[in-house]
Parts: sequence; structure tokens; C-alpha cells
Amino acid sequence: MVLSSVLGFPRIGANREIKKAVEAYWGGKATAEDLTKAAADVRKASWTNLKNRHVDLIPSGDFSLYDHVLDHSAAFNVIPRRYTGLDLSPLDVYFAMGRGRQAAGVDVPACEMKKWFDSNYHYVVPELSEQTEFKLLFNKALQEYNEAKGLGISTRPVILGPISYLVLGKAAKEAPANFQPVSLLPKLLPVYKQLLSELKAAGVDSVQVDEPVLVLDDAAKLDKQYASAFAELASVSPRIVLTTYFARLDSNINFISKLPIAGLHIDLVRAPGQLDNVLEAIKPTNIVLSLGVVSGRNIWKCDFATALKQGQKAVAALGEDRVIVATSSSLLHTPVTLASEKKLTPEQKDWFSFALEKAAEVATIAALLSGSQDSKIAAAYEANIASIAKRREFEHTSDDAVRKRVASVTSDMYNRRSPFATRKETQAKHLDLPKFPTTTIGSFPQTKEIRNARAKLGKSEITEAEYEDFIKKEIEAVVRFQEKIGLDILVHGEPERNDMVQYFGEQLNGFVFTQNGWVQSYGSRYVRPPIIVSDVSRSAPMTVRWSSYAQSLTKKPMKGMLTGPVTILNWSFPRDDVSRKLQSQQLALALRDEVIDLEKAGISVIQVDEPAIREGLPLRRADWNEYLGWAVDTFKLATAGVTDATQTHSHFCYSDFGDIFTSIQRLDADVISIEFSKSDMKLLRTFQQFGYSNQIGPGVYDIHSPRVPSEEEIKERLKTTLSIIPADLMFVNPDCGLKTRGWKETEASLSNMVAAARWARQGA
Ligand code: MET
Ligand SMILES: [Zn+2]
Repeated sequence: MVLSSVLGFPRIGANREIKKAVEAYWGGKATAEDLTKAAADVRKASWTNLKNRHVDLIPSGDFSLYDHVLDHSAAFNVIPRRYTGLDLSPLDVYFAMGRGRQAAGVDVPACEMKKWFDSNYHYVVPELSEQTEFKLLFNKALQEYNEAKGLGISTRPVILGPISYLVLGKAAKEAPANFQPVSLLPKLLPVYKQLLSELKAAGVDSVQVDEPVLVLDDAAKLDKQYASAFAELASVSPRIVLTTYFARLDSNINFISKLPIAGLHIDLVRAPGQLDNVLEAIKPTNIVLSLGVVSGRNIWKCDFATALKQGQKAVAALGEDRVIVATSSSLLHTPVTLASEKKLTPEQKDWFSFALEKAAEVATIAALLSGSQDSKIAAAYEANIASIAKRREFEHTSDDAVRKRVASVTSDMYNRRSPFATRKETQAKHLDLPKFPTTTIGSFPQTKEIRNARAKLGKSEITEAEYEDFIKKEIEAVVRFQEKIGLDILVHGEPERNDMVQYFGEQLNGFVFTQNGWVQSYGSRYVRPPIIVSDVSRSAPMTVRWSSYAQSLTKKPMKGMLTGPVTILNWSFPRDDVSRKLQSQQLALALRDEVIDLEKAGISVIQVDEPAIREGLPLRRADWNEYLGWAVDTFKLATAGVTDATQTHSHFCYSDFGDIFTSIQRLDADVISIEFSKSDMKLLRTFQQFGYSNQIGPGVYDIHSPRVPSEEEIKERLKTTLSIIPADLMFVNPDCGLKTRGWKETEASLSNMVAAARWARQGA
């Protein structure tokens, strides 16, 4: 019989219970016991729901209060010294690592976060060195397995594999320059052996060991480590199902198929082409193949016919007992359930599947492959065929004007009129900025009042006019605040925006929205990605009135603020019937019109944020050029329509930009701001090494933590930065927008930042 499986489930809870509970705990409004209880309730609901949808292999241990990589670090005693000896409970140490802590005499910044592969989820980066003393402090997978068992639900524990854990980590400060985290594998393995043998002793039948780094090019060099590690683990472990996702295994399958594993999971949504290769490699073995046919990364209903074809091929090669139907990855990246969506039309609802609906899909496909005679299964198949046909019909309706406009884009539309050096001079005259101009990344604190006003407007409890008034007052307050603090390029603060992508999606044609489609970005921060369903166009200016209102309040330059085409695309659920390139081009043309309109309205500094450009980079290097080609081009298409006097900015965060350095240069933005405050200076050295020619504002402090950086700290940072970046190219700004911060810390931090910039001016 073909079994069904789900690799992981959203943690937020159907009604955002976990977000609320965690934030209440942080705010001192709930106890640790309250939090533990909320977590247990959500786990119970998830397991029960999966069981009710007839999923055979239900995950446990994948739940997290903040991040699953952080969970492993906490359990493995990978706790940097700065978080110990502070007299904090283990739970508070855990949260301090995730988000920093500044209270009652304790002042520690958060650990670094990084994007989880090519998703918008961020994990907390383990810090490793020879001094790391791995110890199994607790066995989370076992605890949750037993918890489910107590509820009468049998589960398959999920853990992050040892090699991925190390590769995703970084060298701690004390480690020598050439230190490779993966060199710690022999020291880490005993911990995994203990963890796995405890699972086995508890009666666990099989365990899901995630090794997502196996889809990366560099994994080819780790073949020996994989062979020795899994040989050791297999001897003490329950049966191991090795899971890979988000891309293809390519030649790595050659060594993977020789590992002593019971099962292998591959992603057939992202990489359907790998099936033949993998089947051939594992056919002579006993390995069970888990087919990731239901997308864990998008929300379109699965096309059963396609999934069945893949499934039948696998069954023909391996037999029913060696095939599992699964989600392509954890469902962490999808919302919990369509059932909470009250505003989608029945037609739209019929297009989508969220996590719980996807669970039903894997179960149905598995039943179909097992030759089920159940009439409900047959009916589900019929219904799927009908839905898919209807969606295909809808997809064929296109907006001809938009398609024609994309086709008629000319090459001069991609380039500014003059080269950067000329523009820099023109802008210097036009803007009259001091040396080391200070600015922010755009958003100011999204206070409760702002969220309330928006909610009230949504429920028609206040009128449009009242809302406008409210937003105007907010903008005015933000402008006055920035003048008082002494910033040089001001922003309007983005109070009118719920989210930097959703806000634009709501005003563009071609998008639909969910009410409750929350997806975790980091910690307790969740976003509701819009869904692109058809051709994209702009009906009217989107930001001009707010920006020009803000500009009318001050003599200082007001920066217009837009989200770039690649980021809108990457942070939405894209269509799967046309290319990402085409969707990005359509977005770029809409934004180009907006940029030109802003300039016409007297806005001389325009920032087009592309924080997600790096995250959209394909995981396999062979695919990079194609992506970077259109990603950079579409950014340029969006921004290049202005005169030399207009200063374009762009912003990037959370990435290893070294990889895409030449593409960042090719964007040709006049100023870029980058997040790097938590990484080391390596990134800036890359810019130096390659001779980045335009202006740059390396984030001088970390906004993802409530912690206030001291003036001294910022000066130190400026000093180091200035040893690498020429003074006349340097801007001074935080590393990202301030929307998640409170006013108090914002005021303190920005004042320190401005003071540090003034100090730098004197010295320079
Ligand atoms: C994730 S990047 C955020 C950029 C946006 N302009 C903001 O400030 O918040
Ligand atoms: Zn950012």
C-alpha cells in the first residue's frame, strides 16, 4: 500500500494562538505555563487534524516556539557564552538567542538570522567552534512523540540532520579564520546517536531526518561525511527517512543511494525532472521513495493527474510498498487552512489548497495509487479534475494590453540617462546632503493605534476620511520626529501599509488576498503573502499622495518608498502557469509608472526595496544566471525612468550578498542600504574587493531586536566600515525598517545613530 505523509506543519495555530501566546509571554502578560499549554493545544489540534485527514505519517517534533534550528541549538547545548550565566530560565535563554534581551541589567543582542534556503523563513544561525561542547540537554523529538502517543496518535519524529545542522551554522567569533563547522561532525554524532537511540527505545518506527543541504552544489564534497555519519547513526536509530527538498539532487543521488537509509524523500514540485534518475539509482536498493508531489511552498490545488503519473511511474519501478506520497517540503511555508477564508469567492477558493487541504490531498493521491475502491476517493479525484480544468480556463484569459506592453519594452528603458558618476554630481547639487547622510529604511513603528485604525477601516467602523486624517497625523508626527532627531533624508514612515508587499498587491490588478493566510517569517513575525492569479497592472498611482503630503511638511528631502518587482514576486504566492520572469516584468512596468509619477510629484529620492532578491536565487548555481538576468533587468526597468537628478535607493537584507555581488552592482541604484550588522565584515570586504562604485549604507545596528545600540557601539561600527568603504560613498542608516520596533527604542537608537554620524563628519 502507498502511504501518505506530511513533512511538517505550520506552528502558528488556526487562530494565531502561538503568535499571541509567545508575544504575551514576552510582554509579561502570560506565564511560561500558559505558553507551554498553548503550544500543547496547537500541537494536539495539528496532529488530530492530520489524523482526521487520513495522513499515515504525521510529523512530530517539527513544532517550534521560535525556530526549529534554534530548537536544535538549545537542545545540543550550542549556546554562546554571552547567553549563559545571566540567571535566565532555559526558555528565556532560548528567546534571548532568538531576539536578544535588554531588561533588568541584562543586555545581549540576538544571534544572527539567515534565510532558510530560498524561502522567506529565517532561521537562527548556530555559532560553532572547537570549544563547542555538544550535549543532549533534552530530547524534543522524543517529548513530542510521547505527547502525541499519549493522545493516541502515532507520529514520525522530525529532526534536522547533523550535516545540515552544521553546514547551516557559522564559525563563532572565537574560531580561527579557516574553521569549517562541518569539521565538528565527529563531536556532534554522539549527540545524534543518543537522540536517535532514545527514540528507538521509545518504540519509534521511523524518523524523518531532514538533510536539505543535499540539494546544494557543495553537498557533492560531503559524500564521505554523509557515508560515515549515516553508517554510525543507522546502527542505533529507528529506520531513517532522509528528506531533501526545494531543489534537485543531481549527481548527489549517487552517494545518497548507497547510504544505509530506509527511505528517501525528494521534491518533485520544484524538480520533477529528477524522478527518473532517482528511481534508477535506488531501484536495486531497499530504499522507500517519498514523492514530494503536493507543494509545500505554494497554495495552488495539486493537479492529481500529474501527481498520479509520477506516482505510477514510481510504483511501476519500486512497487507500492516502496512508495510514499508526500508534501514536497514541510507545510511551514503555507497557511493553516482555507476553512478560515470567508472572503474568497467560491471560484477562488476552488483554486487553492492550504496546509490542511494539502494533507487531504496527499492522503487521496496515496489512496488512488493504492487502487482504493472507496467512492469518496473516486469523487475527490473527479472533483480535482473539474477544479483543475476550471482553473486552466481562467488562466487562459489574459490582459492583452499588459502582455503587449511587456513585449514592446526597449533596451534603453533599462538604463539611466547618465552613468553614476555624472548622476552623483547632479544629485549633490540638487539634494545638498552633508557627508555621511543619515536616513532610515522606510517604516517607523507600527503601533497598536495604527493597526487599530486599519482594522476599524476594514470593519467600516471609521470612514475613509477619518482614516486618511489619522494617517496624515501619523505621517506628520514621523516627519517632525525625524526633523527633531536630525536625520537628513526623511521618510513618511509607511503607516498606511499593512505589509510592504500586500500594500502594493492590494492596489494592483491581478492579486487576491487571504484573511488568515499567515506564514512564518521569523519568530513571532508572520506575513500574509498575496496570491498572484492573473496579469498584473496598475490602475492608478499607489503611493504618490502620501509621499507628496509628507514632502509638503518639510524642506528636507522626502524619500519615496516602493517595493521592487522581484520582492513582490518572491513574497507572493506566484502563478504557476506562466514564468516568474513574465510576472516580474509586469510588476516592473507597473512600478516604473509609479516611480515616474513620484518624480513628477516632486519626490527626488526614491527607494525601491529588493530585500528578497537574494532569496529568490536558485539553489543550484547552474540556474543562477538565468534568474539574475531577469531579476536585475526588471529592477532596472522599474527604476531607470527618472532623470539624473533623482536619487534612487535600494535596500537588501538578510543575505549573503557576496554571491550576487556583480548583480547588485548591475542594478545601478545610486544608493544601496544593506543589512550586515549581525554578520561580520566579510560582506563589506567583498564590496571593497570588487570595487563597488555606487553609494552604500551598511546597516549600523540591528533593528530585529528591541535592544538599543549605544553611541559608542555605532561609532565603532562606523570606524570599521570606513576602513573599507570610501567616506564619500557612505550613508548611515539602520539595517532594516523600524515597523516591528517600539517608539522608545527607536528614538534612543536613532539619536545615537545621528550622534555617531555627526562625530564621523567632524573626523572626516
Ligand atoms: C524587509 S525590508 C523592509 C523595507 C521597508 N521599506 C521597511 O522599512 O520597512
Ligand atoms: Zn530590510
